Amino acid sequence: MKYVSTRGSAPALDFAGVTLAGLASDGGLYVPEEWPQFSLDEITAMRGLPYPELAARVMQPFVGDCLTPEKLHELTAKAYARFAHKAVTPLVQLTEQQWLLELFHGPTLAFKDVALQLLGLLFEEFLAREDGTLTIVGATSGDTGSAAIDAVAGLDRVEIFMLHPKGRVSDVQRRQMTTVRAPNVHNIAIDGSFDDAQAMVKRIFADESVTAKHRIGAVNSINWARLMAQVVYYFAASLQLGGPERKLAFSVPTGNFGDVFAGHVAARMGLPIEQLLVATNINDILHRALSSGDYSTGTVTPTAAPSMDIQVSSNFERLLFDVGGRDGAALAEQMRGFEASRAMQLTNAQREGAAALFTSARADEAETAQAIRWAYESCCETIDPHTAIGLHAALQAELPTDVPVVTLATAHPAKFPDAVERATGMRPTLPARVGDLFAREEAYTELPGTYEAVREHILGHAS
Ligand SMILES: Cc1ncc(COP(=O)(O)O)c(C=O)c1O
Ligand SMILES: N[C@@H](CCOP(=O)(O)O)C(=O)O
Repeated sequence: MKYVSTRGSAPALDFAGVTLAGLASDGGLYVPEEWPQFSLDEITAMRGLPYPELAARVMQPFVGDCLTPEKLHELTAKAYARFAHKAVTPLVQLTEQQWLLELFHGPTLAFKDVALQLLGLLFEEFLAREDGTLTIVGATSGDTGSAAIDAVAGLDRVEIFMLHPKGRVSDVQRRQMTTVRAPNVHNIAIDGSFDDAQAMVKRIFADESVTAKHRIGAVNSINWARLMAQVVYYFAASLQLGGPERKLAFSVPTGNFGDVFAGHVAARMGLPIEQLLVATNINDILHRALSSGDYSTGTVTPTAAPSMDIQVSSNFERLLFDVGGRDGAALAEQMRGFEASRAMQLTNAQREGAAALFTSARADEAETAQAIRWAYESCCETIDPHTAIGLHAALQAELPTDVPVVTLATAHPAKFPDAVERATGMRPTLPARVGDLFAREEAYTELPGTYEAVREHILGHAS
């Protein structure tokens, strides 16, 4: 399996290469040269497999000969052994048609663990082969940071610098990052938004004053391996609800477009999917892009779902490439225009290609709270604000009544106790597996929101 850049001019790489590279050298994102296909019989044969085995089966075509099937299975078994639920990503039924896919049973209570527990192991495996090291620079609106730090803390060959927007993540999210004491973990709080942090990360990859000294790697969903691991739970949900004979719809709370792009990949691989609902909060660039073709950024407004307070949505580029004709040179030009003006119009091909599978909805703060309340009062389920945005979209969707609608429950409600308490009057408690989070001491560096400050800090502290 070879991977090509969405901007057309970076070298094609194999799976180990893209895992360690993170971002392509031309600023694009890596995607498989072509989508591997499963027949309906092959998908049916996956029914009943334990999650780690299903994961190895679904991911093997992407991995190619970089890992043997036995080795890949060994890694998935290790990655998912730390999940608190045997099913890893269990389904919960809300109504006859509505379901939740709980993705928060990993060590840091959000869906990011599903991919990052595996990514940490992949880094170890591939770096050991070449006796190399990796300096990871990441940006987080709360969940990627904690999951990535958990996955790589203490590893010998990896060092991580994680940028979060100061004051814009929940206390639980911040503490899950800043209370981890390991010599290879560096937390940085910057003045600014997640988008500012993400832009700095992408700039680091292109900065020779950094890359000449350190091999930079990514844990954000710009890294292909993140998305690959997220494809698996679309298969897991479908197989439990009558797939592949029966089509499902998925409602996905969306920020950086990684999770929902993984659903698109599952569909490209042959999983029958009726619709992917892109659910946004009031930072609704994706809703505007999908409903009117207008991909233009506004300022990021803080909401009760801080992990989705994102305007520049990295993985949307992968969709535009895939549905817009896979023309790297044309997309590079389109993206250059967007980076200069912070606005672009989707082409007709991009709009029509996206409309074949995607639809979108937006929830404001009152609608988010209302969905939390509805789940609590009508279904006895406590959900977090991100999941609530997905559920709001799922409940609005116009779909045939025999199509199950699965909302991805992306975070544990106790990560956002204030929002849940405001909506329900009940304060969710943290599961025992996070331990004495509020008793541990925090450590992080505060920096102004300038690229130069961040670069100097990394150069001064990277070993
Ligand atoms: C809890 C939660 N839900 C949803 C999202 C959105 O996912 P994506 O960025 O893959 O669209 C994020 C972060 O990205 C998140 O942390
Ligand atoms: N919501 C994310 C933002 C980063 O997105 P990623 O999926 O690209 O890592 C977070 O919680 O950090």
